[in-house]
Amino acid sequence: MMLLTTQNLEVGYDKTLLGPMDLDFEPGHFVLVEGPNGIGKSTLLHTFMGLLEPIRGSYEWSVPQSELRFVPQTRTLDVLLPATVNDVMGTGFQRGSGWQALRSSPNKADIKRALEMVEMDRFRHHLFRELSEGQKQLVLLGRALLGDPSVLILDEPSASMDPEREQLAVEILVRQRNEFGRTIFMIAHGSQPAQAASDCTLRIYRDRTVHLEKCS
Ligand SMILES: Nc1ncnc2c1ncn2[C@@H]1O[C@H](COP(=O)(O)OP(=O)(O)OP(=O)(O)O)[C@@H](O)[C@H]1O
Repeated sequence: MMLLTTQNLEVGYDKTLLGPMDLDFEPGHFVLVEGPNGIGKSTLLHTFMGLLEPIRGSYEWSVPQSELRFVPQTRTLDVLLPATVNDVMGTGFQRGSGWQALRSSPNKADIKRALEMVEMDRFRHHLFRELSEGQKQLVLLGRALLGDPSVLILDEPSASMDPEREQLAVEILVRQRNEFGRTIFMIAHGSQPAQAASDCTLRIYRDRTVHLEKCS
């Protein structure tokens, strides 16, 4: 059974940015999303998350929406509050924003386990705002792991990472795929580790067509 299928899906804001597309995604794959800046990669993933209505056509997940997790870019967060890493983890996972947000109330043991998975456990009493952007990104990934999701959708996590941390982030994601069968959608631009680790590439071309390539 397919994890996600799209039928004549067109995505955008007031007019179509991408599509129509007919795509089938299998469960348990690491899907790299690549394409030029501003073409609509985030728009497509926001649509898959249910944060944006399709312009036309439709898509269907074979898992409940509650099993999807979105990992935003750290630069989209406003974290001036003196929150520690533990505090940020304690806000639980977020499926959306505003009234659409779905929050969990994770317990201490779950938070510790999630932070260990992203190798950020030793920073749990540090102030979130004082971490490097790459470390913040790992914490947000850890938060997304709470509640045993089946799908992780990451909006260009490697943008703020040095090559070493990027390699670590990809290794963590590969572990999540291999050990728990989680499906990963990751926007990354020219990331060698992500290219090497991925099973498929969802490639968006300048002519706004979308192709699923190299699916093993
Ligand atoms: N909320 C919004 N309302 C209207 N237009 C938007 C909105 N958010 C983004 N856009 C526009 O939609 C287009 C696609 O943006 P999107 O962020 O999806 O591209 P992207 O491929 O993810 O870009 P990048 O690689 O630069 O992150 C851009 O022209 C952007 O300005």
